[in-house]
Amino acid sequence: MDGLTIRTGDGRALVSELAFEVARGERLGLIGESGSGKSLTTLAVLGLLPADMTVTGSVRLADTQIVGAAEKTLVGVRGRSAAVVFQEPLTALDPLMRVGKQIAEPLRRRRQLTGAALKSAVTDLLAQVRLPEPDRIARAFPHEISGGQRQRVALAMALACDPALLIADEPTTALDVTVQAEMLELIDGLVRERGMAVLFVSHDLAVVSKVTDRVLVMKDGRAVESGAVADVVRAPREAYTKALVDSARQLESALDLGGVR
Ligand SMILES: Nc1ncnc2c1ncn2[C@@H]1O[C@H](COP(=O)(O)OP(=O)(O)OP(=O)(O)O)[C@@H](O)[C@H]1O
Repeated sequence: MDGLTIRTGDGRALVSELAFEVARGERLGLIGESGSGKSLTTLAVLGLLPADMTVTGSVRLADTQIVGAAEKTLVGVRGRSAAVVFQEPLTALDPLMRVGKQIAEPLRRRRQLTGAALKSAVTDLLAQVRLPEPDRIARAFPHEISGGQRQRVALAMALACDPALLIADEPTTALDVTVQAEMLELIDGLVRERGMAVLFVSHDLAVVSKVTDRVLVMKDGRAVESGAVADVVRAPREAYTKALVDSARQLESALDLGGVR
């Protein structure tokens, strides 16, 4: 990404001159408070911004320029070059379709699987995201499984076409603390195994530090600081980052003292 600027229809800049790179197998955390422009940035990577926004600059995904690309090009890239898991799994799932069928859809369309091969690929994906009884889950409707299980299903769908880049936009925020930890561990293991690049979005530095190598701090649509997670946590340069680090520490110690974890 280089010089990414996103404006509203009336010209107000929501994201300004953002630049970063995520190499194959690398994991970058995008962190900042609510409204800092994290979600718009991830939507820009997939060419999913609302039509009334104007986008300038460059977003290259593998060899494809996303800014200004035709819908046909974008459809070819989504799922394969990059796939996304959103905060709320229900946004990715059709409430009226059985889970197995939803996972089968990208496998059928993109990998041309049918019949027994398709069925076993679905079961295999459900097992990879460590869902117990994958056959039962495949037959269930989204409302018949728990929130944590739904997020695993959304992750299975994102992994279906073996994307080069996994974008995770606050994937654990809606989950309770124990389920959150399991989900982070799962994402961490799966992306390592597959050598996938990750863009992990969160307002929570403690969460980001568990799954990423580098972090980019955003404020008011701009990058204010970036570097190795350990360096940024140990010695934040900007006052804004320092405040994020302090609040993450306070939360950690409050949890430890309370014996919650
Ligand atoms: N469709 C839209 N029209 C106008 N402004 C928008 C639109 N979507 C987002 N914004 C504004 O753009 C800014 C960045 O929003 P964005 O959703 O990217 O923030 P964020 O960092 O992801 O926040 P959160 O953590 O709350 O999701 C915010 O000020 C938001 O109000």
